[in-house]
Amino acid sequence: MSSHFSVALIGAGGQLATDLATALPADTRLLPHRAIELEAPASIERALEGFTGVVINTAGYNLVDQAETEPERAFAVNAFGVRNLARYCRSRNLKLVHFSTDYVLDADASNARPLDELALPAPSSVYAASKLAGEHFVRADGPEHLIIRTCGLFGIAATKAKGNFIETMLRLAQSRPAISVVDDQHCTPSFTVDVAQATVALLKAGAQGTFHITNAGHTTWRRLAAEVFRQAGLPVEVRPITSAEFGAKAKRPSWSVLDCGKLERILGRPMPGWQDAVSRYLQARPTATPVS
Ligand SMILES: NC(=O)C1=CN([C@@H]2O[C@H](COP(=O)(O)OP(=O)(O)OC[C@H]3O[C@@H](n4cnc5c(N)ncnc54)[C@H](OP(=O)(O)O)[C@@H]3O)[C@@H](O)[C@H]2O)C=CC1
Ligand SMILES: Cc1cn([C@H]2C[C@H](O)[C@@H](COP(=O)(O)OP(=O)(O)O[C@H]3O[C@@H](C)C(=O)[C@@H](O)[C@H]3O)O2)c(=O)[nH]c1=O
Repeated sequence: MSSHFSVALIGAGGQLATDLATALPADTRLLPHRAIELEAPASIERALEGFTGVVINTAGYNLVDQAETEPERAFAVNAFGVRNLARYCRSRNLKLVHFSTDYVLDADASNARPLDELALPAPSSVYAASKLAGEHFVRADGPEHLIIRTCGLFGIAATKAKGNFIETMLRLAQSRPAISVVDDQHCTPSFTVDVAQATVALLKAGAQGTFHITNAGHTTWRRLAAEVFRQAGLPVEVRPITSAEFGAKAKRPSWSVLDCGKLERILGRPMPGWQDAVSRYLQARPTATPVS
């Protein structure tokens, strides 16, 4: 692909899309939820009328616990909404870039290695199953595509809206001397700036198929929280607990560390480490009261 390409960005204003918009060409067509509804094929047609280029979909139903009690909503957006978009893209010969999640994978943490794009999916929640169905529809409905699995996103846009895990920890730290956090889920929390830049690099390289994009290394949510407080200089105790003790509605993977080797061979460099990403995030975030 040449260095200039036209992009339509679905989910604009969201956490990841905000940093993608910065990394993409200035004439990118920004499509927030009010401008496009994935559940409605007519809305997709209206929003993309006359567009030629690459369609990037960051829109999704991301409420992991809530999805357990409203599976129809999760599948309506993450599976059938994505299918509507994939079909439209195929009919207009538009390349589709679609974001999925580490939660479609899972492995035994005691004997685990990073999971590559060929690892067998093992969704353990409604959210994960709905995202996996979305992946399958993109593949089955067959536009030229990139499916990008990422993990544990933290981006500055979240400081103004729904929040993310880091913002949640910083908010809890304002009122508690100690926080209990699960220590038996291993993954790689990732900075949206780094994910956005790697995505644009894949597009420029003309990559197709499924790719993993996360920061480098891996950790648990407990160790992430402890690192955030260490870097922020906050004297908060982070107590390790098990997922069973936390008692969330949805089951999360115990090991969903993604192998990004396929990406890194195209980039020609390793992804930045997750601790370095946390440091850049903390420096970039406004000092206003954390949300969510
Ligand atoms: N957040 C994370 O930790 C991770 C996210 N992902 C995936 O990455 C992608 C981006 O995540 P993130 O940026 O955090 O998500 P956000 O929730 O910040 O952004 C998603 C955007 O999509 C919009 N949207 C939701 N439903 C629809 C719909 N039916 N039609 C059109 N637009 C819609 C939302 O608008 P509104 O809010 O107005 O409804 C929101 O602006 C998602 O696909 C997610 O599944 C993968 C791994 C980790
Ligand atoms: C707030 C809190 C959470 N936790 C646990 C719950 C959960 O297992 C883990 C992470 O919490 P979250 O609610 O941020 O995680 P969750 O919403 O499951 O995060 C996921 O979002 C979706 C969209 C994805 O695709 C995933 O990659 C992942 O990032 O931390 C604690 O142990 N203690 C706490 O005080």
